[in-house]
Amino acid sequence: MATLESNRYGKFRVRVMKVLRHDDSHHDVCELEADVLLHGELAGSYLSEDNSSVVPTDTVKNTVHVLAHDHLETCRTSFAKIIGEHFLAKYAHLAGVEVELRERKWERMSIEGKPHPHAFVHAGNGEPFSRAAFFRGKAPQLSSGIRGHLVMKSTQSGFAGYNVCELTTLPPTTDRVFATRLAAEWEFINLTEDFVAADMAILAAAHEVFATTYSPSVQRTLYQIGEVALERVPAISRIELKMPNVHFLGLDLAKLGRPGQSCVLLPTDEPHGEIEAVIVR
Ligand SMILES: O=c1[nH]c(=O)c2[nH]c(=O)[nH]c2[nH]1
Repeated sequence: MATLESNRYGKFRVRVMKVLRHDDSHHDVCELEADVLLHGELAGSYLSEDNSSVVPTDTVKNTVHVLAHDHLETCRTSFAKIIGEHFLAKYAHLAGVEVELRERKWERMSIEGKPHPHAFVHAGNGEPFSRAAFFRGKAPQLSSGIRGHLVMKSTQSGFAGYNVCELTTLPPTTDRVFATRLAAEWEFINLTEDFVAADMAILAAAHEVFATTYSPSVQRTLYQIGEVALERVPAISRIELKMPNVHFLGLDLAKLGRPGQSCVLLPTDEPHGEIEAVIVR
């Protein structure tokens, strides 16, 4: 016999662009893509023909558009919180809502050294996102982060002293290229924080640790980034970091008359090392 173990539903990839017109030519913009999932006493729609509790996913999409019109400014995380609070307040039969907002980040163009009032360039290094989970009777969860943020340094990284067995071929090194496609998510304990400032401080901390600290392993650098982020931003309680080791392989050009060379490397996509950890206070 089949049993409905769990269920949720909603609308994914709801896109919206808000132009905040301070005057005719001075604007701010915020472009988002939203996933919204609803939880509650919705088994009827799966187990029978009873759709009476189902808020149509089309209504979910319209809600995102209307809330964007009424409330969206430039802070993605505040908007995730607004969406979460709205669904619980409006629909008493819903038990919870999960929201993910992904941002296409537009930065002002710099023209003759001055920020342009209404021309923007895509800040394309990674996809910033925010997530909210609001469930009745539980503390709200609010987080933000970034995926696919590509950083690289050409020295001040090594890897040595690891476990060696008959299958080990990796030579130890104290000088290698270190590149990673950083994915990070940090959870706010203070839900009235200046989320944008917190995001900037955490990314700046990650860059600073990465650039200025010798890395004996991706693992160590990952932990140090988490440690400094928690130290600098009291409003977060937890940070999850994923740092794939995007390898640049040494190339043997001896047969081409360049023995022992170390400046031309082979960029690779796969396979890659995958280093992940969660760091809490
Ligand atoms: O920083 C590293 N951590 C590892 O776990 C590892 N494994 C590996 O082959 N190279 C590296 N580098």
